[in-house]
Amino acid sequence: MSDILTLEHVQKSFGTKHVLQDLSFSIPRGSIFGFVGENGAGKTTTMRLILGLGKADAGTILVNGDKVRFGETKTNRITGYLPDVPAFYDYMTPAEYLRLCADIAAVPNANEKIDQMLQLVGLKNDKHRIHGFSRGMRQRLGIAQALLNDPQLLICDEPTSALDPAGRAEFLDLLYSLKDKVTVLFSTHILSDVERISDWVGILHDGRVQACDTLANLHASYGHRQVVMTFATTAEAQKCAELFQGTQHEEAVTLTYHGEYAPMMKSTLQKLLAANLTPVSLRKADPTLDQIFMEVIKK
Ligand SMILES: Nc1ncnc2c1ncn2[C@@H]1O[C@H](COP(=O)(O)OP(=O)(O)OP(=O)(O)O)[C@@H](O)[C@H]1O
Repeated sequence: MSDILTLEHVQKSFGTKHVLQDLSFSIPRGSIFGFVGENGAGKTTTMRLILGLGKADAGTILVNGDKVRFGETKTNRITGYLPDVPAFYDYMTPAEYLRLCADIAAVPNANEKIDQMLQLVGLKNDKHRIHGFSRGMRQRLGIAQALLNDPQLLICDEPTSALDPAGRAEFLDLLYSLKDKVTVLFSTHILSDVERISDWVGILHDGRVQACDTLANLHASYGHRQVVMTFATTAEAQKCAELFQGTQHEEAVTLTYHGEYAPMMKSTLQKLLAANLTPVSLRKADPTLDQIFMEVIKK
C-alpha cells in the first residue's frame, strides 16, 4: 500500500459552521506533505480528526489502512503528533520529560531511545531544565517526543509559525532530515516553508482540498511560467517584445510560456539571433507557491 493516510469525504461542522465540507486526500508513504490553508481553514480540525481526538460528522479516515475511530487510539500507535503549542513540564530536563513519555507509552530500551532522540534533534542530555528553552528548542523537544514510539506518520501542526527565521530554517532542516524515517504531514500558512522541504502539497480552502499533488506537478499545472530578459537599450527591448508578444518595461521584457522550458528557450534564442537581438541578462521566473495558492483558491 503506497498511501499512509487517506481521507474520504470527511465532513465536520461546529454548530452551523461547516468547517470541512467534503475533504478527500491521500498522503503517499515517504513524502513530506505540506498541508496549507489560510487561518481558520480547518487544518487543526483535520489533524484532530486524524488523531481520533475529534468526531467527524461523515466520511472515512484510514491510517495505514486502519480506520480511525473517535476516542480510540489504535491508529495512534503508528502516529506521532506535535501540537501547535506543545506543553511540557518545565521543571524537568528534556531527558526526564522524554523518560516520562517513554514510560507512559511503554517504549522498549527507553534510555537508549532517549539518547538517540536527543541527539537527532540536537538537544543535550544535561541538567538544563525546559523552562529556559527557546521556542525552537521546545519544538525540537516536541519532535523528539513525537518520534519516541517510532511512528510511521508524523503530524505537526503549524510547527514553524512561532519561530524566528533562523529557528524556522533549523526546524525545517530537522523535518527534512526525517524524510527516510517517517512520512511527515505538517500544516502551515507559510508557503515558503512548504517550498523549502515538501514534495507533496495539499491546499485546503472552503472545506475541501482544492489541489493535492507533487510540488513539481502543481508548478506544471498552475501559474504562469515566465522568462525575463533585459537588453542594453529600450529600443531592443521593444523589438523583442513585439517579436514575442511579451510585456516590456523599460529595458526588460517578460515572456509567458507554456510547456517545457528547454525547447521554448532554444527556439526563442534562435529567433533572437535571427533578429540580431542580444539580451544582457536572462532569468527563468517560475511561479511561486504563493501565486499557485492564490490561483487555486480563486478557482
Ligand atoms: N471546538 C470548536 N468549536 C467551535 N468552532 C471551532 C472549534 N474548533 C475549531 N473551530 C472553528 O473551526 C474553524 C477552523 O479552525 P481550525 O483551528 O481547524 O483552523 P486552522 O486552519 O487550523 O487555522 P489556524 O491556522 O488559525 O490554526 C475556525 O473558524 C474555528 O473557529
